[in-house]
Amino acid sequence: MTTTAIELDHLSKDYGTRRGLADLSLQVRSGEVFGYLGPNGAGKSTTIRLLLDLIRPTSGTARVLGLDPRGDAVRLHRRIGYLAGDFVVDGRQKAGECLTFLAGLRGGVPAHRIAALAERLELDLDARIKSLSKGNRQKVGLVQAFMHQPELLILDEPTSGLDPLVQQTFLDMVTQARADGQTVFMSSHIMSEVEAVADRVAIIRQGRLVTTDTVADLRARSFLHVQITFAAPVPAAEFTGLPGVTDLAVDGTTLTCHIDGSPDPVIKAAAQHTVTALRADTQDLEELFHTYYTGQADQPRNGSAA
Ligand SMILES: Nc1ncnc2c1ncn2[C@@H]1O[C@H](COP(=O)(O)OP(=O)(O)OP(=O)(O)O)[C@@H](O)[C@H]1O
Repeated sequence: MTTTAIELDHLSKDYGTRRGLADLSLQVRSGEVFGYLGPNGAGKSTTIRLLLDLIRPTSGTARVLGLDPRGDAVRLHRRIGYLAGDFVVDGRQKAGECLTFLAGLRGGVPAHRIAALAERLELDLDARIKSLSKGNRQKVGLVQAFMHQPELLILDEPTSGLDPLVQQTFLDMVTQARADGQTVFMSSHIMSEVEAVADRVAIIRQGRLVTTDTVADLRARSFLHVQITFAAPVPAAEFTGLPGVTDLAVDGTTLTCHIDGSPDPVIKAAAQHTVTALRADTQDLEELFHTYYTGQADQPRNGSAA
């Protein structure tokens, strides 16, 4: 069994003069949950369509489960569970009929497994698809992606349209899939949706990979917001240029700054004076993510691009 579930090597996709994806290299390891994050139009769906051979790259290569998405498409699709961002099926069918039909295409799935997934997601299998809400249609999409217990799940914006309770059920399904040895590659534009379940995330913007890291390391990379109040005004010069200090402002007796790394130099400098109050908040991941989104962090401080 291959240890790399997905390997992208200098993959690019142009749509005419429009760039969908630019020189993207990335590896997803077997057995991990990988969050693929980026704002609207970043190139997430383009990447996923390339993995499924729904579109062809302009240059570069993709390997999925060690195989070529083009040459090995039929073999590969049986081993993959795919949820498209724009999942559409015949609305006249009942949800159960549709899933049984799709199960047949995948070589058959025990009916009890479809029923169990539907029950877990509270999906009515007797309802006609056209009568279902967007969220309930998305549940049909999730059942068809998970039902044949594929080695690799490729899910494009899987939580789209789901209410918070169902989102949690979905995240539990992902956690269980990982425990069963499946690999999950899921896209999202919201960090908080993937941070609870993803081992690693990649952030893309304008078709380019901005950073790849473990969720734990991304957290460690986030900086501290610090506010220190002194008994008497302090000279800013004593804090300017201390290691890791940015955005320093001293307003009379109040100092505010960001600290990247150890707070020790700032604490030692502050200790030369009488400190009356101190507040330090960790930048949350959503905030960090926003700096990547907007391009403010084009030079990641200590991340590794895979
Ligand atoms: N068929 C197409 N023809 C022309 N341009 C396209 C096509 N598909 C995508 N693009 C462009 O490629 C870029 C990446 O689009 P893509 O759909 O991959 O982004 P995304 O990250 O999935 O965004 P979203 O979250 O909005 O779905 C966008 O600028 C988009 O306009």
